Amino acid sequence: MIDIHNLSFSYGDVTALEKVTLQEDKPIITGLWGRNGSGKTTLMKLISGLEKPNQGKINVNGINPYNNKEAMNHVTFMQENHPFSDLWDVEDALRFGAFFNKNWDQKLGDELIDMFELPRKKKIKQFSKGMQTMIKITLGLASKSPVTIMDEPSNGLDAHMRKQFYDVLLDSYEEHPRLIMLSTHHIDELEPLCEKIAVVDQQTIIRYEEIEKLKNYGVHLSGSVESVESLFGNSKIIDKRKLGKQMNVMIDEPFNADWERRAKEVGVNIEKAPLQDYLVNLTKKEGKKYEHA
Ligand SMILES: Nc1ncnc2c1ncn2[C@@H]1O[C@H](COP(=O)(O)OP(=O)(O)OP(=O)(O)O)[C@@H](O)[C@H]1O
Repeated sequence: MIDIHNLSFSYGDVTALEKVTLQEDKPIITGLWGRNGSGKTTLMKLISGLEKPNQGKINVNGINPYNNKEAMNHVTFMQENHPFSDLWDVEDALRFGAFFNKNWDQKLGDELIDMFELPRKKKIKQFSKGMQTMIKITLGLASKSPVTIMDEPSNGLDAHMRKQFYDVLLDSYEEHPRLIMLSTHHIDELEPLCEKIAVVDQQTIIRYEEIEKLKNYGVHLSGSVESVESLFGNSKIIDKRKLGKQMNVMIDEPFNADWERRAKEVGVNIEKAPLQDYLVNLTKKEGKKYEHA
């Protein structure tokens, strides 16, 4: 479904992506997590054919998406600042969706507009942030594109609407399995939906793994400097803070019974780090990893 190999892209002399490789050949709901400026939006634009790679290969359902009309039948990208016409209301957006997507599901589009209680005759540019997100979710899901990409799809949604979004996305996926890629800065917001996550850092994908596996990473140790230091050996430390004789560290290792036993033996507190904290520390710039030491 998506086959990206050694992909690089620059805006003039700004390198946005470098040597990105990503393969996914089955229907899946997958997340794209990265900090500001890491390259998520650029990658989504390249997958949907809005930009041309400088180097490397990109195929979506076997076709090169750049400047390729056929790609519209395979990929839909709902951007964070989606370029809706200033003149459009909901009805216009639905008509546009129906015109450009051969798998378009009008019934689903209408149901979602009703469920989100979006006013059909109001200009989209006058919508609140949450309402703009809802119309993008509607267009993205009703497109039923084999590859559907949504940039920050929980942006501006309140807790109730976010729950509605989870439910409709999962129902729609179950009924019509496809590759759905969702980007976010806050993994907690999309974790219930995603089977895998691609972690984007410093212009490339540094991990692409099952979320259940990634969730197991991040060992947080706290205790006296001496006892904490006796534990971590050669493990990669991704966060380190010292306060007098106390030390807290986060280690890039899977949390397991062996770590628990060893920590207990030397009287060190041990916890599994929350996934968001782990990812933030994992992707800190090198020089800033130990800034609290
Ligand atoms: N039109 C542009 N012209 C020049 N540089 C750009 C342009 N768009 C993005 N960039 C740069 O490319 C890099 C990647 O940006 P991108 O928007 O892909 O990141 P992102 O992960 O989506 O960020 P955010 O989470 O803040 O939206 C950044 O250094 C950014 O400044």
